[in-house]
Amino acid sequence: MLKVEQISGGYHQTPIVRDISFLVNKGEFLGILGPNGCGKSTLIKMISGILKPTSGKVLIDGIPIEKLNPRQLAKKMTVLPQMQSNTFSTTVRETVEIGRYPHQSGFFSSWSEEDEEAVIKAMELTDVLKYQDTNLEFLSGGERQRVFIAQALAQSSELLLLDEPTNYLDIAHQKQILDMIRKEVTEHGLTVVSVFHDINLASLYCDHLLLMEAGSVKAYGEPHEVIIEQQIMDVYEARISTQAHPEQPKPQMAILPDFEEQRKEKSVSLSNIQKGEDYIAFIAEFPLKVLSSAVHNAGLGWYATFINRTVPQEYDIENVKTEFLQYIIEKGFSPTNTVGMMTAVDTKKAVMKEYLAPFGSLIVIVTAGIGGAIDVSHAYERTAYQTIGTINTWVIINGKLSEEAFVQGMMTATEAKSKALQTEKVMDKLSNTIATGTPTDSLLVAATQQGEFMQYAGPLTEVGKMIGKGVYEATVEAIQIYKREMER
Ligand SMILES: Nc1ncnc2c1ncn2[C@@H]1O[C@H](COP(=O)(O)OP(=O)(O)OP(=O)(O)O)[C@@H](O)[C@H]1O
Repeated sequence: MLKVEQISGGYHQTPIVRDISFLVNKGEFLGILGPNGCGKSTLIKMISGILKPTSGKVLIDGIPIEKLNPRQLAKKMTVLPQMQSNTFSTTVRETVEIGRYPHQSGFFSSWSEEDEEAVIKAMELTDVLKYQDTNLEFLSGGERQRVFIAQALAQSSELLLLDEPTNYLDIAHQKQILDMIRKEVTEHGLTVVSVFHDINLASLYCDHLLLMEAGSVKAYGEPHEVIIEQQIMDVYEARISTQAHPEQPKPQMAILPDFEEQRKEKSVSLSNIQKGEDYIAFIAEFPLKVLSSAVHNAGLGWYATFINRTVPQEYDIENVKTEFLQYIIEKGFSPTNTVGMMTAVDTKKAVMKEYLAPFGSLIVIVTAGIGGAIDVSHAYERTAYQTIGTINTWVIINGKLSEEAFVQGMMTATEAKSKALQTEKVMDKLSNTIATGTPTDSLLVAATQQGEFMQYAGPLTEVGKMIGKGVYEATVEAIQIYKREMER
């Protein structure tokens, strides 16, 4: 559809764009990224014919653009420039209608039903139909931007060239406009080339990305091939980190600010533990980075409070998450700053241990109920589990963990827990083999993210050794407490 062959050029004698080549197939969405002033808009101007390249070619469906007259070119390609120079003396509808000019034939007006439909549809898709009789000067920046997008859509060409289409738009309208463009690409074969400043949006919506640096191509490929931490940091000269998008296989990035928060408290200890009537809580002055399988706020996040709540044996509530949220609010904790677990065991009997290590220190807190203990290798033989009982484990580290260290910390803690069940000869009553855990065990690994950086947390790392020892000892003790309680 669009072929750019070794184009170079700039303004007057100053070269800006250097030897750029790429191909965009019909029905494909290409995003152009790069720092301010690297030549993105200049490239768009050269593709659209506004600026003549000093060398190289731009071909649309195999035809060099200079061979097409302005009307032919406008039918093939629509350009939405970065800045709209407009006196704003026209209405929204009149502005959108301008998009249909390339379709008008002859000297006399030939406004057709097709023109009318295209204008209405474009206004509907961009959510500006309601302003159709309003003068542009009375619209906000974002509303105006949507009117210009509507004008570009009304032109109904096969190729859209957009320069920062989401400029001025709030997140709902960014999503609406890009969802709509993506739909046109996927369902109607529209071809789009768009400049983006927002790397995350470009990653989410584009098939391919072209990353520019000082007028040249630094990288080209699918989003995961372009949005690579080191590459983005080098090109933009900014610290970033990449991570998975929660729903789409498209990398997302977060800016890493270059300031360290001044925290009142530098480390945590057992003095951060508080016991309530029916819960045990760890309450820090600052949020810790947490990975957990809790009931409330599971997953990876930053939280300052962890609670382990005792619920009655017969606790059987349909909407556990809503009930737990209510409980957190009632107890005066912040629902967005708290991780919550539950157990039928009396949390006042939690085993709490603190270990000093070369990297800092580590706290382990365990409650164990083993009535429903099972051997995971025999779990497939069961259709239901009968007795309740849960082992809840917290590992809280004064140190800085990488993401892989968090995962390894979870593994190390789980292995240590299973070993404790083995030592205590906790049995799976159905298979009559040693149990490895209970079906509802919960685990939390938290780190202050201050102090020593730890890349790994496997069993032979300093932190792994302490997790292994701490979780094992605390779980053994918690199981013994449980057994004594049962014997009473
Ligand atoms: N009309 C012009 N005449 C002369 N130089 C220009 C003109 N327009 C842009 N430039 C220069 O060309 C270089 C590239 O500008 P361009 O607008 O293509 O960058 P960009 O990557 O789109 O930047 P931004 O992200 O800031 O929009 C800049 O150094 C700019 O000063």
